[in-house]
Amino acid sequence: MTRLSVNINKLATLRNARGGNQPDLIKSTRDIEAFGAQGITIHPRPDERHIRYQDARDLKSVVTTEFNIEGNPIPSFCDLVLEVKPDQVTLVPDAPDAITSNAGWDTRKHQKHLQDIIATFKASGIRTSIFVDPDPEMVRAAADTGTDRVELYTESYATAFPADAEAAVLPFRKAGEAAAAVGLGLNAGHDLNLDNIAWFAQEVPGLLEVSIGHALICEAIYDGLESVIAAYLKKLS
Ligand SMILES: CC(=O)[C@@H](O)[C@H](O)COP(=O)(O)O
Ligand SMILES: NCC(=O)COP(=O)(O)O
Repeated sequence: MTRLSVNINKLATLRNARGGNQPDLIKSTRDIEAFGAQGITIHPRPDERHIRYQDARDLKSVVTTEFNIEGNPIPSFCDLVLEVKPDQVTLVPDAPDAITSNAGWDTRKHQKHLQDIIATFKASGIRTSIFVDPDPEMVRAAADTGTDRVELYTESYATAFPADAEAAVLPFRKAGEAAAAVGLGLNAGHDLNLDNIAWFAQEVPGLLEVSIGHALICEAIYDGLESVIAAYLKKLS
């Protein structure tokens, strides 16, 4: 079974639009978990345009499933993660001005940097994951950093899926096999949605967790959070 972690960045974007507290992230998180999601993901960015660092602190005592914090491990992010101590930290090499995450790590080039950061997080009892493209070489080099897991960056899958589902998933199946061969746990995320998730979960071996935000919140505008989360859980079972 693949676990569903709901990324609530987009709820924070909506809240920030008016400066008040609607939607209330604490209530939304409790509801999302009550509707069956098995994790909550946040991706605080330095400009705090959606999730703020204070949200991470506030959510720590609210999340009862798995709390996953994603981001570029700049010093302020590392300090936040070490303070909040989520269940999992996912390292993403996104530039401060990126609209959204747009690439995985070069785990060879940044090997020493990643090794140091991962050792620090693991010493604090936090599970680590590294965001990578579906490239077996990058997956194998990720294992040398000491990370527990990798998260496959699925934007290319989501883009290619409508035209050719088999070709779209093939690099991810190979990357998943590479992860299994070096003993890494496997997560995936970015642009996954209700149309493409079942095929991905079926075809990629050993998929432990998907984090889904943008599409899930958009789908919930039409069908409601409870119904959309139930639909994802059915496709992932
Ligand atoms: C790592 C990843 O793919 C997601 O965290 C994605 O970047 C969501 O971030 P935004 O909500 O800022 O697009
Ligand atoms: N790690 C991916 C994530 O949290 C959600 O990405 P998206 O579904 O908002 O593209």
